[in-house]
Amino acid sequence: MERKGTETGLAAMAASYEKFDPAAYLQYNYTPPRADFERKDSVVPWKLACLHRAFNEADVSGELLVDIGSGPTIYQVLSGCEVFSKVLLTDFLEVNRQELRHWLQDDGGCNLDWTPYLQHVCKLEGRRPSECALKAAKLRQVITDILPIDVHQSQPLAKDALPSGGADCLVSCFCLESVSPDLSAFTRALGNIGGLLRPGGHLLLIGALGESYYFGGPDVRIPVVPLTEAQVCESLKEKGYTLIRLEVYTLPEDMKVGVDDVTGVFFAKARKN
Ligand SMILES: C[S@@+](CC[C@H](N)C(=O)[O-])C[C@H]1O[C@@H](n2cnc3c(N)ncnc32)[C@H](O)[C@@H]1O
Ligand SMILES: O=[N+]([O-])c1ccc2c(c1)CN[C@@H](CO)C2
Repeated sequence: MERKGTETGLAAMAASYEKFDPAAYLQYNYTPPRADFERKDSVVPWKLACLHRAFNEADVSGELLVDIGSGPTIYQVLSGCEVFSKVLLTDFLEVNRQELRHWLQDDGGCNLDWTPYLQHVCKLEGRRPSECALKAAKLRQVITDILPIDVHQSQPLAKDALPSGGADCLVSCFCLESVSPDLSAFTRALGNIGGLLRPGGHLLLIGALGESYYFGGPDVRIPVVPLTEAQVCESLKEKGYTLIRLEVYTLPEDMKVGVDDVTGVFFAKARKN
């Protein structure tokens, strides 16, 4: 019965993504107020600062960075592209892989202008904002592929997608809790992606706290498993990670814009045992 329930839950979750709308999703979450680079308390600059700090710590190193559940966004690898020579983007939906290809090919088909993000991360790196074209070129140079992924499979990627040793680092933002029907599925998915990472490699995980749904489009209400900090820590430990740092951002009222019921965002830096 347990297996049947799980399969039903995963099928229902996949169905809720059928009408996911990248343009709407980007509009909801990656424009002001959530992405306001003039505001110290805006959530996107907080996320970029967490990622910048972690990717520039000496213990985070190697050749291959894999982004799990990229969606239609590239912000999550803007710091990582200066540290890793190969970056793999992944998503479950072709519409999101297509959005990423538009950016990669610079074909004018993107639904968001990422320039402010490039400029902000250049500033974090002590570079002139005008060097954002250089950073864009760097990211386009290191992205080796944009692949399908399903974190609910014990092998989330195609068999030969990664070198035998696995990735040196994983980054994943707002994916696992947004695609899992319940906490056990979230924890299993955490274990599944762990299989893509070499022992000693790092997982940089950003996610929603206390969120039970979000809109992935005007009428696309997607269920989310509401997580607490304690559950995130427990799941990481259960799946063979050592937590190095957990940071939490609590949403100010004006960041609650009606597209979800998220109360906080966590950033976890963890190492695979
Ligand atoms: C909330 S979005 C996160 C997007 C992006 N990483 C960000 O930071 O905004 C969740 C993503 O998970 C993807 N997804 C849905 N089901 C999935 C699955 N079974 N395995 C991996 N990714 C999945 C969706 O296509 C979507 O792009
Ligand atoms: O505040 N943010 O920057 C932000 C960005 C993306 C997402 C959220 C919040 C909350 N909902 C998740 C999907 O479960 C997606």
